[in-house]
Amino acid sequence: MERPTADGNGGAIGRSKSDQLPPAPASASTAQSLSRTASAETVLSSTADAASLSRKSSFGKRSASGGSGAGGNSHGRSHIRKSRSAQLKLDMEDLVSSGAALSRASSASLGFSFTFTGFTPPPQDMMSSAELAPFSDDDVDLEAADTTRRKSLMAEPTLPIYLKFSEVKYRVAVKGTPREILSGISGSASPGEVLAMMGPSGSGKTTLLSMLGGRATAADGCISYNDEPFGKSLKRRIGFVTQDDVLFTHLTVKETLTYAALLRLPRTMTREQKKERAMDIIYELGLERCQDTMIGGSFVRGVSGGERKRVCIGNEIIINPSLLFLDEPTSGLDSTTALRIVQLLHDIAETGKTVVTTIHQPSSRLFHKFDKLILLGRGSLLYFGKTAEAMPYFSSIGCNPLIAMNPAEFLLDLANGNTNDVSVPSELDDKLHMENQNLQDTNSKINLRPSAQDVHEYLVDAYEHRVAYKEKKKLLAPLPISDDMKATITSSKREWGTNWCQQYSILFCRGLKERRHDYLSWMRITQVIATSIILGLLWWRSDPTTPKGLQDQAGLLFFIAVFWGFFPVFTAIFTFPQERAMLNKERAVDMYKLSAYFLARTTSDLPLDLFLPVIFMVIVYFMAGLKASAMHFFLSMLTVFLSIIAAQGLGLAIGATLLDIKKATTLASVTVMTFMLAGGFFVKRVPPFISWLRYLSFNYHTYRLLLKVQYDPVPDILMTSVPLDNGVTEVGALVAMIIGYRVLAYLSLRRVKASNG
Ligand SMILES: Nc1ncnc2c1ncn2[C@@H]1O[C@H](COP(=O)(O)OP(=O)(O)OP(=O)(O)O)[C@@H](O)[C@H]1O
Repeated sequence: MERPTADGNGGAIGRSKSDQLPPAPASASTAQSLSRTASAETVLSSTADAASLSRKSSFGKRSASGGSGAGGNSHGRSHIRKSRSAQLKLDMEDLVSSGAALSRASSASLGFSFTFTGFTPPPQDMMSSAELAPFSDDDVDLEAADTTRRKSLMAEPTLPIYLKFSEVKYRVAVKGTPREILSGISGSASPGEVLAMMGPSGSGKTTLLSMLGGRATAADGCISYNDEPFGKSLKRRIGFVTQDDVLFTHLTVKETLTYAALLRLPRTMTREQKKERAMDIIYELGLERCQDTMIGGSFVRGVSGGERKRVCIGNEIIINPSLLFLDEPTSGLDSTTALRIVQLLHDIAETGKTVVTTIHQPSSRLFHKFDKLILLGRGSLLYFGKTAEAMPYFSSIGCNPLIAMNPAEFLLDLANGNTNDVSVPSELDDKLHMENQNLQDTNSKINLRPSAQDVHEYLVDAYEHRVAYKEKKKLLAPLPISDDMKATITSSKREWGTNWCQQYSILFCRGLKERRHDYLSWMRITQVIATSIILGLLWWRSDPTTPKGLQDQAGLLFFIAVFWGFFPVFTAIFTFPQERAMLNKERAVDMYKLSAYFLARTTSDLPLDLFLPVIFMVIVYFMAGLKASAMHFFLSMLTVFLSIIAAQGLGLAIGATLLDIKKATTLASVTVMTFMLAGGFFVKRVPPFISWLRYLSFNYHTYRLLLKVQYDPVPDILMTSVPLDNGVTEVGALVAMIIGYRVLAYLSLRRVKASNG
């Protein structure tokens, strides 16, 4: 069922373009077609109707019984999806030789249908029910109810991007010695395809994926997107799902995706449309049942691993990316969930996106779902080509499994140099015989299997001689695409989804939601209430009219200054080290400006940070019998607030500068202790060469202000050598710290490059 759009047009446009699926003449001008695609894509994505256009495919909403559950409508959509699948699967040879395939993919992604020959659609009718089942863990009833909500978002128009990489190398210096992590990797992926990268752990998959995704720079080689180098505008067309799930633990699934939509979707969409889009993604990925569940983490129970991975994917596909990169999206998932994730990638690719994923050890069912395969071993390319042709290729170079085994397992064994249960080619056999001959001469132990190094060298050599030259030739052929399309890629203009103020307000709300649990946790409230009651009892109705009572009260005021200096520093130092991965990930895709994030992050803490001191002060102030007047109470409260905000600034600056929790905690404890000792309570006559230290101490300024509020003039026995006038100097010093520490924190964050999401 089609949900009407705001103006009622979107659905009609969608139908006219997508449902009719008219065949196009094969002779249509490719260039024309491509430029039409590019311009149409720009126009469509920039209109409000774009969100509702082309929501036609039955992606993710296949019935377990092969389509009957969702009724005829579902069946019809399934049919369309299959035909679209057939259109979009691109053959690289076709593409390079004629350029027509890209044109077709781009047109198909806009909902036009062009005849595409030479491709057999995947045998979906023969899929198992597990494969066909949507993500929702139950039930047909639920699905039927949700059918109306489900949208084929991924079928929305997108700029088709053809990815080519040739002779990509990457080096790092390990203890001063250069080490080659990748040595000349070449390959390609076209719209409509899923390219899988396989290889043993440490073979360089993540490194290669990061370079292809524009998150690391290759030492050598060429990576192109529609034959153009990476441009800043591409950031908004690329989705990158990292290996580790970088999500806020206390946000719900719905909140996570809604904030992503609000920040990442273009300005041309209204707030309501963006929210609706987040809901569509939730339904599309079958997350509706857990939409109000917290993401969770190590200490908080939340959604399951598979659901969390789908949220990560949702976070990226929400922008309708042209290129989607995923680093081990199935790791740690059971085989059925893994299969569903891969099926999801397949569905995404079918709508004209280019999908590149690394994969660790796929089951054989999973393995056959990838269109293309890259096999890496020790940073070298062992195979690049169609997945279906991988086994015949290895057979052609003399490597065959000797027992029935999963092809992925077989290939990984080979890439590891393990030839147990694998027939060894004659070249390796001969080499082994020769080595054994030499060993016999020296009476050493005889090798029965070739060494891992020999196997690796043989496979690299075989690929270089038999396949690589052909593939490289194809990669060199230019793509017949329009200048418009190239210009979109090369544009260095950064595009922000929202303006600065909107970014600030969205991030502020997100910050409040994420941390409300921390601040309003009963543990913290109990901690503060218990401390304040103990203080109130110890200083119960203290009497400042006697010298001893005065000294005691001064001790209480100093403790208040220290307590509300320590607490905020040690809370704030965790802020940036903990959010570093998230900040890197979000800045890598230009989600917001650093200044908006910084200001939102620091101000969203304030309301919650100031809530607990109020409880504390109310209890302590009146139990301890401090000056009972509203003005004195509020001035004391204000002093404590200033101290908290200054101390927070110090914590933020230390955390942002070191970005390492251990180092930051060590430095903070030394600093806070120094400030406390220089605070003017323990030592009154400080040697002149170190006396300047007190001016840096917020405890010192807070303590003096609290004294000033309680006793004006301050009795001599409580005073240090520095006279206390009207308190403006102390307030000025605290305000300077509030601003200065924050500027330092901001500048420290700026120098951290946004990378490696
Ligand atoms: N900056 C770096 N400094 C030193 N070594 C590095 C660096 N980056 C990558 N490496 C090394 O390069 C190799 C490839 O790393 P990469 O993470 O790409 O492997 P992978 O195939 O993705 O492994 P896995 O499957 O375990 O995630 C590893 O041996 C890794 O230690």
